[in-house]
Amino acid sequence: TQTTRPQRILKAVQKNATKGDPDSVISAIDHYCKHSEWAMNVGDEKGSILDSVVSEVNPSTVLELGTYCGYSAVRIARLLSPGSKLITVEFNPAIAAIAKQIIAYAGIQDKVTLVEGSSGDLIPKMKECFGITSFDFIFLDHWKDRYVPDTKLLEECGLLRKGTVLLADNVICPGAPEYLKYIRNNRRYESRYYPAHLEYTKVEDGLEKSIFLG
Ligand SMILES: O=C(NCc1cccc(CNc2ccc3[nH]ncc3c2)c1)c1cc(-c2ccc(F)cc2)cc(O)c1O
Ligand SMILES: [Mg+2]
Repeated sequence: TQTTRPQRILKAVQKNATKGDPDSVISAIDHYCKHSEWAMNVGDEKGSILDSVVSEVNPSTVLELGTYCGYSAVRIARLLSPGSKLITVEFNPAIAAIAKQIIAYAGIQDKVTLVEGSSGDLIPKMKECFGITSFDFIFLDHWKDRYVPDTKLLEECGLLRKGTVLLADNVICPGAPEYLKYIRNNRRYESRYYPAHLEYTKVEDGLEKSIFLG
């Protein structure tokens, strides 16, 4: 019977990475997606920009919307200080099951809580379910038409504080034009664009970093 792409990515990790070594998991996924089959991980070029923003913010509480295979969850969690937490939201149960295994293989499962469901349902429950008062860092990488409604929802739920950093993937490809319009024309945010390329390709893409000003 046919395997899925996430299952094939997990197999590549189990074959080529070292258990408990997050950097080897990241390299194994990037190698597989460069040489065997493309997949929608943030990738190594945009991933390095993600690393630099996470290191600069050094967040205690992180929200990721869109786990996929867990590649960016591993990238983020490996940089977090002890006691810091990443909550990552995945809608698709089959993908979540794979991501859980990849996160565990990397050995950073103690820093990561993977929650199955949709952002719209889960964001209003963050405070009561996880005792979160606000997020220090948010990585948006789920359905691109959810970036605006979910940013508004995060504001309404009081989950942003002065200085919260939002980083959005794919603002050029596949694109999130409404998000760019919303966030760049909103005086409650200070935004900056980081040009890069769509993972594993030469196609133009980039990340939009926005600081909530309160
Ligand atoms: O679309 C994308 N990613 C989002 C996505 C997509 C599918 C399924 C899910 C299921 N996960 C999910 C859904 C809804 C959710 N709500 N809350 C959590 C949550 C989680 C998520 C994407 C596409 C491309 C791309 C494709 C093709 C191409 F030619 C160029 C570029 C590149 C990327 O880097 C991308 O990130
Ligand atoms: Mg993406």
